[in-house]
Amino acid sequence: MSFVSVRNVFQTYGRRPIIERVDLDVTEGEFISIVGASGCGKSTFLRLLLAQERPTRGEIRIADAPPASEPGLDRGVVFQRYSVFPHLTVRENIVAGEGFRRGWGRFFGAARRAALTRADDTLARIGLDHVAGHYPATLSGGMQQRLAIGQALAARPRVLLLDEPFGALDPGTRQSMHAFLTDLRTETGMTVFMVTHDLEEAFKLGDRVLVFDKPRWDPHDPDVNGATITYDFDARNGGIPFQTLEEKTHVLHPV
Ligand SMILES: Nc1ncnc2c1ncn2[C@@H]1O[C@H](COP(=O)(O)OP(=O)(O)OP(=O)(O)O)[C@@H](O)[C@H]1O
Repeated sequence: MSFVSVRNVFQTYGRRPIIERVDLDVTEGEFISIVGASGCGKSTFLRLLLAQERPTRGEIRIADAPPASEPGLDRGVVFQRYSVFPHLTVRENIVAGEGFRRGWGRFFGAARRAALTRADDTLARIGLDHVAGHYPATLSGGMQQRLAIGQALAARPRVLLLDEPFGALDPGTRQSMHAFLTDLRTETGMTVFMVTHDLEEAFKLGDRVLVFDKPRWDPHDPDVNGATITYDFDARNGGIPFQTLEEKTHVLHPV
């Protein structure tokens, strides 16, 4: 049985279909990259997995149950814009991430000390232990995004949802974030959904690359149809065999 199951999901805003007939089965621990044209509904699909919205039609199940309506219980989320709290220190941001799991409960006494120790472990894991007492504004973009990922992981979610998490970072920082995310994923065994506009990143990090697109296109009314998953590529092994195919007169040959 699949860990994440999406059955015939439609999402319509007003009379405008955004996504339609989406079917998907994901095994626990898979890394799913999602690509597609701007505005085709990739973030909408993540919001449905996050249960921020209910689908107009169809069903989504995670671990054989409807996704809980608050993040942090089984899903953590990271957006392109740094979603950390500017008025909290780096360490307090991690503790706040854990607070999701406890229904925003406050930590006092021994529970607070234990939470701080766990936060320090997380900070060591994401390489931010040396700036634990700093405020996010004093960190570089890559460090802030690592903090956002650390905060999402503090609640120990089984699913991590990433919406263009590295879109605002320079190429060098992006490369080191790829290595960071790959290590974290190996360490935690979590299931990841990542929306990206970077195809190379999608194939490098993903086990599968899903393409969202409109299967039907009406030139007189481009908004009349929604998008669905038109391709589901096996991207294990860095996209091989796709990268070992050579095009000769429009016919692909293995090399
Ligand atoms: N709450 C909403 N109400 C009405 N329309 C919405 C709502 N949320 C999104 N849309 C519309 O749905 C379409 C899909 O948006 P979405 O953000 O999911 O696309 P996307 O593929 O993630 O785009 P991008 O790659 O540019 O981030 C857009 O045209 C957007 O304007």
